Amino acid sequence: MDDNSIASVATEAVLKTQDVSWAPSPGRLITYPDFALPPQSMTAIIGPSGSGKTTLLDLLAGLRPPDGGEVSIQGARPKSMGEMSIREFRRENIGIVFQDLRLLEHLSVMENILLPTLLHVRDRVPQLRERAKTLLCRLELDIDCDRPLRYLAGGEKQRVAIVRAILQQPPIVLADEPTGHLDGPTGELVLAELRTLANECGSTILVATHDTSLLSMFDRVIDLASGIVAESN
Ligand SMILES: Nc1ncnc2c1ncn2[C@@H]1O[C@H](COP(=O)(O)OP(=O)(O)OP(=O)(O)O)[C@@H](O)[C@H]1O
Repeated sequence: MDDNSIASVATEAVLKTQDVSWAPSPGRLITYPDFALPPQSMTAIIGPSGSGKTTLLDLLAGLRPPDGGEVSIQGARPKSMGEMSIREFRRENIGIVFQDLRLLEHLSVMENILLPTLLHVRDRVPQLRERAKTLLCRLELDIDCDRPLRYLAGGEKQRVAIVRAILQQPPIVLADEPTGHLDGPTGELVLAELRTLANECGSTILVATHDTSLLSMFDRVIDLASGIVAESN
């Protein structure tokens, strides 16, 4: 693989993959199409269950290493970074919405949203608290923020996880089925909020989804079944 080829495109592409593959088990290899995602864009990853959507997000976030090929994220290569550097890079650059949400049931809604920031940007907590309330309102989540998370419905928890991921306006958002528990109009609301983040902050948004009814809201679709990366007109 030509190392310079990744470095040159990485200046324009925030997320880039080349010849990436991952082996879930001996004798099985998932190979990913190459792509380069610019800032201020929204991309969907689609494909049947088990095709590797979650794995791709993990590879991009440096949560697991690829078995082949190269991932580049803002010009950095998770493969060549130590665990501490990857963690710090992730904290500063990537908002993640996990498929299983990874919220803490015994904490309140606001504590869940603020938890990742409490250790690192304590002085900004009052502003972030206000932004969290604004985002919850924009996602039509009219709830008591001091309520323990365990009392919320699945779709409400999902929106809490989304607010947590975009709270600090990260340059990159990786979202795994962020509309999976939501009805159609609420799903559209979530994607519209991600679009606002892309437009206002130049963020690069990548969303794994099964929901083909929402694909018109994306600039680009990566189909893992066909390997086709299709740009919208
Ligand atoms: N940690 C792991 N170890 C081994 N195999 C794994 C691991 N994680 C996932 N797999 C396997 O890798 C393949 C891809 O899984 P992945 O979760 O990325 O698919 P997906 O497209 O996100 O599926 P879904 O739409 O159901 O969430 C699956 O066959 C899965 O069983």
